[in-house]
Amino acid sequence: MASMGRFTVGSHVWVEDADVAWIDGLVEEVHGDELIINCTSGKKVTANVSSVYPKDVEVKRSGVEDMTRLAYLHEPGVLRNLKSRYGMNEIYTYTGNILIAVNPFQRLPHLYNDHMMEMYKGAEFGELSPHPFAMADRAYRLMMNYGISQAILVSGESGAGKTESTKMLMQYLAFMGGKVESGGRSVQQQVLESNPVLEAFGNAKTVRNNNSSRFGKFVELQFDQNGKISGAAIRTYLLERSRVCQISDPERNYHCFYMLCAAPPEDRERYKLGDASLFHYLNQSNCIKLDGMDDSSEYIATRRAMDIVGISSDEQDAIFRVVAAILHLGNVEFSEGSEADSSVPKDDKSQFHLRTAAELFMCDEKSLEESLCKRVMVTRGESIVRNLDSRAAALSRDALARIVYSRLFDWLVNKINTTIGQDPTSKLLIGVLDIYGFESFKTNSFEQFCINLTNEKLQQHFNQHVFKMEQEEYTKEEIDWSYIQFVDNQDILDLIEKKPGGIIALLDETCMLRNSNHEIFAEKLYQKFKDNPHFSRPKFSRSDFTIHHYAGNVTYQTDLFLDKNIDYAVNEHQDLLHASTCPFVSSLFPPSEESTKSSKSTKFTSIGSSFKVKNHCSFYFRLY
Ligand SMILES: Nc1ncnc2c1ncn2[C@@H]1O[C@H](COP(=O)(O)OP(=O)(O)OP(=O)(O)O)[C@@H](O)[C@H]1O
Repeated sequence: MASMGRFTVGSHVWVEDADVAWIDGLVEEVHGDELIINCTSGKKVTANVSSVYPKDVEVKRSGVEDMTRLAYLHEPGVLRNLKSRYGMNEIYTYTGNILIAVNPFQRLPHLYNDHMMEMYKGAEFGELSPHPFAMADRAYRLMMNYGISQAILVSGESGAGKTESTKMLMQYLAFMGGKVESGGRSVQQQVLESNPVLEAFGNAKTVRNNNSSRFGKFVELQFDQNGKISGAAIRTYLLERSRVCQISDPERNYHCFYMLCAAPPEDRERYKLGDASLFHYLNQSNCIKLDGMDDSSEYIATRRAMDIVGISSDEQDAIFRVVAAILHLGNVEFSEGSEADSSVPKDDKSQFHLRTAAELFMCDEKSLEESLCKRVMVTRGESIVRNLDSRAAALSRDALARIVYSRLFDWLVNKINTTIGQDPTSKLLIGVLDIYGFESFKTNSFEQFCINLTNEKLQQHFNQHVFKMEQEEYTKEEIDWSYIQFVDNQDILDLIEKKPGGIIALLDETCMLRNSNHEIFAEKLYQKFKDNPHFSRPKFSRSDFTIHHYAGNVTYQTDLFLDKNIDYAVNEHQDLLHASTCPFVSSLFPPSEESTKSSKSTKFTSIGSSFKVKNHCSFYFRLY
């Protein structure tokens, strides 16, 4: 964004700095577009006007509670204001009706107690210090006073504090809309208790966050005419299933695996488990234990939360059996079999884990082995059994682990929704969307691609609802609004999701081709988008591609795009687990439409195509 206004000698300015982002100073000399600036840090710098911004010298050192009151709403002004407030332990700041939270990385219980909720109840927005309770209160009042459903979007990068903020919003809405139940559990209690269950199965330690949600979540609270919570629905998006089989140091797999390995001895015996470090799906990373997290007591707490959300003890037993079976499955290694390109479990140890996995899944051991080491091909009505070599068998094992885990997670979400119950008559809703922020790592795969697509969509929504609406308002009031600039990202969305011809469409097309691979996919992209300004091919790369997102450039590695996009269980896995004598396991793999038509072809479903955010959000919450 270019700087505004003309600078003269003596102007107070902010200038970009490689070490501390922005430093302030005084313009000493002006030579056309070049400015010589004497910085308060003592540095003297020469800068082009394009990297220099005017500084508001009248702003208080303590900053302002609402940044729309700043003379300049530019990056250095915003950062300076947030920094000043953070220094005074003020972690929340408004920008109009957006709340910005800066992660305090320490517990601040006094900010979120009952007394605070009482204070914010019905208080005029802006009357009290910025706070998530004020956001929730506003949503609640708007819903009650105007009869209009509301949504709150919680967005930010990983570790910024989205989940914590979502919990506070829910806490306040439960406080306002909670019903006193004479017996049983109230809807609000069940909604709040669903968090520990979802966190046990959907959260993991990542580089940035020890308790990172590896799924997006939309919680819809339904209210009756009196403003009391009458039902709730939880929808989740794209659980990161690759984590089940593959983790890198210093990350961890999903918490539930470690909890189960730290369960009381009788449970560990029941599920034939030992120390977490014995399992391949866990010991690929050196991080087994987490500072400040006691997996044994988390196991007990998760069991208790499962009771509250109505998961019976039989169901809990089956759930943990499946979790244990996945761990044993991961320890099955393969070596070459006697026939060409065939495979068999490598040794007695692998055979033991295969047998144990079959026992826990309650399926036939031989069938499990065959489902990992063989494929049935159907050509012109004839079935041909093909062997898989040891590498392909290991891939098949991982695919089975991933699909079982993701079905298990979906089952939990459905169960929670069924127990909490929906109110189909409700016309008053508040939705809270807690969704991963923009991600750009050293290696970016399909998950980052989907996450960044979501953020492009949210950004577009933000553009439309905040900038465009605000500018219409200014135009109406004949205020000069030309200084608000924003990037319209429709072209980037078209590049990704246009049908036909967008990246997702090309990915689906490639997945459906026989003998296709990621290089074929990448080649299609290079051909199709060679002139697209938002797309580029990194130098010397055979299969990577870069998208010029609104938030910056991200280079994606396509290696696993095809595998990760495919969202179906191969027939061998489907048939095996559907035949399990455990009704729970069998119910995770209901007969598909295709198999009931007795066809052996698998219906193609893709994650990329189904990954859409459809929610309308009325105001925003942004975290740093
Ligand atoms: N308001 C807060 N008060 C105290 N601690 C906080 C607060 N917000 C965040 N934290 C701390 O930061 C950690 C990360 O926050 P959180 O899990 O909410 O991030 P997130 O944005 O949801 O991340 P991800 O996208 O990885 O799930 C929390 O576990 C907590 O320790």
